[in-house]
Amino acid sequence: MASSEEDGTVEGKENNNIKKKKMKSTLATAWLTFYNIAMTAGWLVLALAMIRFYIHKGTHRGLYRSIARTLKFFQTFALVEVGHCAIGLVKTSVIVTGVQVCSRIFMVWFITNSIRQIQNEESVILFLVVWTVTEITRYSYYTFNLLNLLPYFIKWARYNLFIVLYPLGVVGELFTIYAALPFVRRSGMYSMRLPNKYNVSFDYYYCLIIVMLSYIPLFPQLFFHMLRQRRRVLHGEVIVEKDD
Ligand SMILES: CCCCCCCCCCCCC[C@@H](O)CC(=O)SCCNC(=O)CCNC(=O)[C@H](O)C(C)(C)COP(=O)(O)OP(=O)(O)OC[C@H]1O[C@@H](n2cnc3c(N)ncnc32)[C@H](O)[C@@H]1OP(=O)(O)O
Repeated sequence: MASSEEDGTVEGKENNNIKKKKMKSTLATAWLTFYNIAMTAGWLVLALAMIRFYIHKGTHRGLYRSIARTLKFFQTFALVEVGHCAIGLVKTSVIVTGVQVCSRIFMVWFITNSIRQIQNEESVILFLVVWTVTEITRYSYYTFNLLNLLPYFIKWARYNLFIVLYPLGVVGELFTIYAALPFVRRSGMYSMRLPNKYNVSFDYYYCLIIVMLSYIPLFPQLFFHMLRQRRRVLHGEVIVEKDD
């Protein structure tokens, strides 16, 4: 005798849909758990490498070079998170995540990695340390949360440390871009002057000034987003967020 699933009745179709949804959600949880564990491990490796470097060398000079590859890999891999939001795998705004991830990738590839002369600036170490503490906390929060094993201190750290770490990270990033300006102006890197065959002019120096200025409207949005998340998660407030 055919079961209700096979015979194409309404009840059968509903059962099939429920099974498919469960399968999708199991796959999504498995992927996210794997992704978060890999990212926690990556940032832990970075933290250990920085501590080891400092203990052995007793200086921050050369530290960026020593961790550059690992940093570039894990920070660039975070682009996957924008995809997670876009396909609805996590309940987060694509815009908020996009700005956060893209600004970091920009800092790594187009500032710190491209301009050797600034790699030993204290501000680079500042944002590296801040990012590392943030990401170890954030990814371990997501991992333990998915496994329903979340210790309170990780939840507390995820939704409190950012109050200090976010402004510190921004200070580190802005000072680094500021330190890069004279080298960019002198070298004319990533710039196009007229006349050229494309008839296009682009000045990376002014582009960096615009990027610095864009922190003024963008950073408060990210910070207040996190404050709202904090109220929701730690104090159970119901927050209605606008759609993207
Ligand atoms: C191209 C040139 C660009 C130039 C732009 C220049 C302007 C830039 C200005 C921006 C300044 C940025 C400065 C910044 O880089 C400095 C620093 O980062 S300093 C270090 C401190 N930083 C932080 O603390 C970061 C805090 N911010 C965030 O975490 C982010 O806003 C964001 C990554 C987007 C996270 O926000 P989100 O809304 O996702 O918060 P939640 O963590 O509460 O998550 C919401 C729900 O989604 C679930 N979720 C999300 N991701 C995952 C995942 N990977 N796995 C599993 N689950 C996930 C999460 O659990 C929540 O669900 P639930 O509520 O059910 O638990």
